[in-house]
Amino acid sequence: MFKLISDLVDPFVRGRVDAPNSTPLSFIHQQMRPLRWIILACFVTTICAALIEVWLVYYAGHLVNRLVAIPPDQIWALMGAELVLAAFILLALRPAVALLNEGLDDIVFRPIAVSMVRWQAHQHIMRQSVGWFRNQQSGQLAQRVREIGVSATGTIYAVLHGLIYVVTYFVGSFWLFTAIDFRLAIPLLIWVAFYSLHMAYAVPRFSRHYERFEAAKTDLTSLLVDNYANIETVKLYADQSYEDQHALTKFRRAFTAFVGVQRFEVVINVGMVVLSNMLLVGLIGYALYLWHVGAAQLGLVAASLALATRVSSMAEWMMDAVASIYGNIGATREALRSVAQPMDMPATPNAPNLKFKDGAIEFRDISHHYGQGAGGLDRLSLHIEPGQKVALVGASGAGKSTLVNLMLRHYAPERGKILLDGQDISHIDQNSLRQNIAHVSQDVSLLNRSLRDNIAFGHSQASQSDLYDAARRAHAHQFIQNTADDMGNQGYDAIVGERGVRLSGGQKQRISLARALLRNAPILILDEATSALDSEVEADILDALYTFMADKTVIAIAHRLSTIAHMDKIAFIENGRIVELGRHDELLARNGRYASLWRTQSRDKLTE
Ligand SMILES: Nc1ncnc2c1ncn2[C@@H]1O[C@H](COP(=O)(O)OP(=O)(O)OP(=O)(O)O)[C@@H](O)[C@H]1O
Repeated sequence: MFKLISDLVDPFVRGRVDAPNSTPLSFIHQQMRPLRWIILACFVTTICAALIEVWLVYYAGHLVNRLVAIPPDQIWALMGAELVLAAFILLALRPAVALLNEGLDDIVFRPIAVSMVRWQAHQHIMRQSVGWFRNQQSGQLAQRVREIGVSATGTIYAVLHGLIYVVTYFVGSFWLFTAIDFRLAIPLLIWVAFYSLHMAYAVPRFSRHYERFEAAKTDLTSLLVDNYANIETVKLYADQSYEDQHALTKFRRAFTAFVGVQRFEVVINVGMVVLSNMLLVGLIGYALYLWHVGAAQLGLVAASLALATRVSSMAEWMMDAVASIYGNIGATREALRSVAQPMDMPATPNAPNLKFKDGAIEFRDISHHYGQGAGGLDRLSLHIEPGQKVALVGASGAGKSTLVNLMLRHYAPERGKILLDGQDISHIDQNSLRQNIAHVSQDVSLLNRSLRDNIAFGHSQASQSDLYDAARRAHAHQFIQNTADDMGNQGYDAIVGERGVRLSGGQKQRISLARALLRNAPILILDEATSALDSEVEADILDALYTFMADKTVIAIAHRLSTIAHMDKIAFIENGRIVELGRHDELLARNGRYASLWRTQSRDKLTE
């Protein structure tokens, strides 16, 4: 039955939420909307379960009163039907309601809600631009996406399973007390006042500590991920005592924050023990007094005894529930710092797909300083004819990769526009833009999947022969066949490890080239695409690339000028501007910055 209900909601619907709301309560409200009917069902079953509990206490008192009043041999005659009904409630109705309530909460609601919120958060984050990701810490992001599913769901769960249950129980008990003897409501009301004061003091403080604890945990995860991912640099360069000290600061912060949370849990719990005992003494003492002066029957003492015990444990439950609600809201607020960030480059609604014609690219008056007022590109214009091969050269930090990043829409230019076949790339669907571009960068990092999956990434329909052909042209087929991983996978099925650690830099670059060759997009961007290869392999691959490039528009970044000397156009970039533009021989004849760099590199080559 629960499976049937679970099947009603698919937690993994794509792109349902465009922009997550940024405050915890509105976020939770927005995210849980698809589950509102399940939440309502949980709400109803929780109230039923609580009412049965109240009835049970009432019935205990009622039973004692009746047993005192009737002779033992008359019990079946006078109370038989009533006792059978009570047994039915205890043996059938109460377990059935409990099953429904627990099942809906724990089998249906929680697993769906946790997965759904995480999935939506992941979907939103994955739509952020590469530029946005470059300003984030991946460990922190992963922790927040994981955490927000648990905390948002935990808030609702605590409301449903704790608060609603206990409030119903309180209200039911209060009504029962006043129905039996309104005077019994007096100690209960005094107790509720103390209880509220205790909650008002402890719970907001607990929430603040919890938020601090979550932030410290996220910070610690981020440090660990950063260290483990960069273990080589850490091992080679780290000053061990400084690194230990740095890590220790984060561990200490997490520890202190944890102690803060625990301290308030102790304050809450001990406060509750005191309050519970006050309730027991106040309520039972008062009932005993009423019985002693002949103002109440024995049943009232029995009922108040049962009720006081139950109410005090419910009160602890309520405190836990409220603390859990506040704690989860704090954790949700913490996670929302990443998860609810607005899209830094929102897609134009219903943006049309790129209508590719012949691959003309125009950078029109582009400036981009990464929001820092300087660096990057400065009012750069460049026109690339269809099918033209253009090289970008210049010193490190001149702005070459920035130009490529803007072309790939990793960032939106701060000024100017980029036109592809006359269409402003900021107004077209970003996927359709990227599908027309193959990009090979100097900094290749592969996904932790098989070699086959890495080459065919984004091209899963590619045939085996196309895949092998691309790998051969990238000079990768040979070494792939000799590759194996620890799990016993061989060749194209071997898993490359995180970021491709099981491969050499040159091998990774060849896989990246094979991926670009397989994609066979009409625009090719090569950012130091052969920098990790030895000269022999590089020469062979360049031959293959030149043939491949024949009908494509190409932008190539290179430091070694010999690899781009034959290009149609060479742009020499300095301080974010093109200072020289022309063919290799034209630039040599001009005897400027390019010619000087060429002479330096030729000299270096001769002295090698
Ligand atoms: N994400 C970023 N945030 C801030 N500044 C950046 C960012 N990326 C690059 N820059 C700055 O922009 C300038 C141009 O960098 P870019 O990477 O485009 O240079 P490049 O010419 O490609 O250098 P290289 O040849 O070393 O790859 C540099 O001053 C760099 O510090």
